[in-house]
Amino acid sequence: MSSSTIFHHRSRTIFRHHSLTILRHMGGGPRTFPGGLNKWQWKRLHEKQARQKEQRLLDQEKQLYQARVRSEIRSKLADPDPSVHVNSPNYKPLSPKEHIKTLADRFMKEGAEDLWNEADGPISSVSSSSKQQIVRIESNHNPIDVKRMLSGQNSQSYSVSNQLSENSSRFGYNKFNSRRYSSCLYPDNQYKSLNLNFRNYSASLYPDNRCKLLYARRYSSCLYPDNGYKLWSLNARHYSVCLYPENRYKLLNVNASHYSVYNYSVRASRFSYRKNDSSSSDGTDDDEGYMMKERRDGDLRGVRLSLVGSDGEGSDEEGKGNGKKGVMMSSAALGKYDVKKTKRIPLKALEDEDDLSLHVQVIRNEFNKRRMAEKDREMGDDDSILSPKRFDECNISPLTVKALTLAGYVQMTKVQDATISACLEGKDALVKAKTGTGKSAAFLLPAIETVLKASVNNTAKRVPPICVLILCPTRELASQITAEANVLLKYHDGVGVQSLVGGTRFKDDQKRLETEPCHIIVATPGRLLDHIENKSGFSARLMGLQMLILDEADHLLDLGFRKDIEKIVDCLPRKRQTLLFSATLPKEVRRVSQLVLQREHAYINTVGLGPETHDKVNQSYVIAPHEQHFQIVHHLLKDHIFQVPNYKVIVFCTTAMMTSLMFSLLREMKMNVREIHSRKPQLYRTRVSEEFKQENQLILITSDVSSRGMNYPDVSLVIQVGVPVDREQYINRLGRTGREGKGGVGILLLAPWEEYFLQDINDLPLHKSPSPHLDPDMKLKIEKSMAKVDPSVKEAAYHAWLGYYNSIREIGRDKTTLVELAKVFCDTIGLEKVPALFRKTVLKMGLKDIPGIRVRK
Ligand SMILES: Nc1ncnc2c1ncn2[C@@H]1O[C@H](COP(=O)(O)OP(=O)(O)OP(=O)(O)O)[C@@H](O)[C@H]1O
Repeated sequence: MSSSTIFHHRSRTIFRHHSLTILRHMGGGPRTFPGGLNKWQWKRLHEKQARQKEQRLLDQEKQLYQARVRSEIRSKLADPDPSVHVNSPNYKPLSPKEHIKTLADRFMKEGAEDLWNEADGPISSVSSSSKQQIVRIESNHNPIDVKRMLSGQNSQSYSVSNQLSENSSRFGYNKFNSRRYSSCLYPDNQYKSLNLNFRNYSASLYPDNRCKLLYARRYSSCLYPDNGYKLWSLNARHYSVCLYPENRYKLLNVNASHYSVYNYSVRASRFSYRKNDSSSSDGTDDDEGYMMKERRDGDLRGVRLSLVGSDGEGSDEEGKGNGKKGVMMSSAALGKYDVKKTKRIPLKALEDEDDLSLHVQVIRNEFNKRRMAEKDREMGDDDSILSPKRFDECNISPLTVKALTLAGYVQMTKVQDATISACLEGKDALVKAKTGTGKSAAFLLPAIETVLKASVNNTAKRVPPICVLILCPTRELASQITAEANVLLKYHDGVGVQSLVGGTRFKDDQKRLETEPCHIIVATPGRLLDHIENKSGFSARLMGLQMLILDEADHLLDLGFRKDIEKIVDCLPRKRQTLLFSATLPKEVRRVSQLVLQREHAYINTVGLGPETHDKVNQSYVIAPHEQHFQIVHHLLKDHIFQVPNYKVIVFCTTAMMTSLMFSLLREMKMNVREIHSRKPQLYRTRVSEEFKQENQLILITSDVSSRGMNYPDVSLVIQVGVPVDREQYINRLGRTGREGKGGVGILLLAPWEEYFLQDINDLPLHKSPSPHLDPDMKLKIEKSMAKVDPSVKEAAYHAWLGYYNSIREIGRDKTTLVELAKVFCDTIGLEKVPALFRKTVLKMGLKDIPGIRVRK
């Protein structure tokens, strides 16, 4: 059995042993387990421990294996004649000088070019080096200082070379090389892509502006876009993975988990793929120590250790390199295997390598934003969201600035610039700024400053009071704000943020509140009231509150939420700072805002007198009979997918059950759809929301739970089906696209009798689009698919349809017409009989004795 097989076998056995132990626990043991865990929590805990143990063993095995490989290499280098054994009397180790010479000789052999890498110096393009500006940045272990890297200051271990390409308009690139961590940036103007290659722990990113991103976790991973610029996503877990386009454009997608590796390409610059049998060797290196195996069945897994990009982190020697080719080449060729190690790599250090993906992201974000800002400035673009001011120029904690930089925020957005200083002065403020312009950070930064100031005074208290309360209308938004706050609090140890939202276990909230730090609470009003009313001690903790923030303030202050907000505000100290943020602020809300704001508050409006929507978002509306809406939506989606291969679409429907029906139909039509609405369990909603944040080529069918605040990156199209409740809802739904100053498309689909709504948005730049030509064959297909949808979904959709339009003043007034329209809807969705309503519902809706209404017996 090969050592790799033994190794995997052993770790699997350990894991199985743990699983058996867990199963034995599951058999008949106690119902509750130590720490009050139930049996599933107990099981998960043990599984997690087993995984961690397995991981530790893998890491140790890896180190042992590397040590063995290193010694084999050394002995082989010292002893080119295989007949001379290490133990033989002729054997003597190489002196360091001889060692370097041997390696240098090997590199100079013909055909050894692919052992070289960029950091070894140019093989052919010596001339280009004359154009290079080598920039070095100080610090060995500190995170990459992007600012300084970009501004071209000196370094020792992270070197940056900035290659000025003559034809940079099309294929210009910047190239970053370093001995220790090298990276290459290829911002191609044409495709707006950026390519980072770390040599030792390498990662390649090709974020085409329509593409998915890739993170390399530890060690290396490479990714290439195919000719359609569609990206393949690859995640390398530990150790390396190489992925090369096999021929020209054909992609190979490998998912490696521990110790799997592959690399296929003739273009591989280092350690290119070698088969075991000598006939297929590409002659780059004969060293058996690096042997990789290929399974007969073509499965790419099962390789013991990768050499690609595995130069190791123990490169202090490398960092101090004197630039002589021999030294550098040796490390390039042999990775860490020829570097003498005095100690094993501490496991902690291996874990720390994860941070590299953050560095990659910082660089990527920084470049993207700079390029965007520069472009906007050149074009005199008013729609740019960024202001020239930087975060380090305003009066916030340096630790927060550090976290901001890591998250890719260097310059403030306009709304942040306009609000942060006013908020830091302690004034109440009402802020209006367009969707997707960074309002969350604009209120989170003053919130964090408030906590930091307060915690100086609260150190003596056993349970510190809650300093900041952020209210928002939906659960997903609360989770999003909490996540963003956690990013900004990365370096503030001991400062905690927690979210309290419906759909989760109340007891879990309570436990978290008691055991974990909680200076900032992000909550939906209903769940917060539950805590205030049902949890003794919670109100007392709120008495130390210093700041109240209402995100989506207009929505929280309108009739649906107002009562809850009033009750909550009654429980808060009067002496506090209150901040209200929204993209839309109808006059009525401005008036009601006095409920929570002090009379002398600042009113900050960064929208100005123009439209509240973004110029870069192309808005149009289509008027078509209601019965055609499903087919039109399908047509619009198909059309958009054809035009934007890396699409991301949100379709808003009027109610939860209409959302469910639209989702079921489009799923039957084999479209890549997901659904989020209030009838779905919270876990499901969270999962879909996360997926939609991360993935492209998805269509999210949703109700208004997603209309406000949700920051799904790169949404290319928003379709609104049916009349929105009001102008604000239209603007906020549309605001899911065209975020961060990007472009987007918005289409509003109305029935002729819903056309009145256009009056409410006549100041917005909408243009009329003709109703598309509908294919009769497709109509049949849609009818067939509709027939497959569960009748209970259709019946629920009918009830919801009737309820929704009945509540809309303009339509709901004429009950007879309303019921007739509902009947048409029934026919469209293939219901033979109009579903019956409860008598109580009929009375409530004012539909008693209206012909066409069926009442349940
Ligand atoms: N200073 C900054 N620099 C770069 N990007 C930023 C900055 N501040 C915020 N962003 C990014 O802008 C995007 C939109 O931010 P955010 O969700 O806070 O917008 P918003 O104004 O609250 O939108 P909405 O009105 O829909 O709630 C996010 O992706 C965020 O990461």
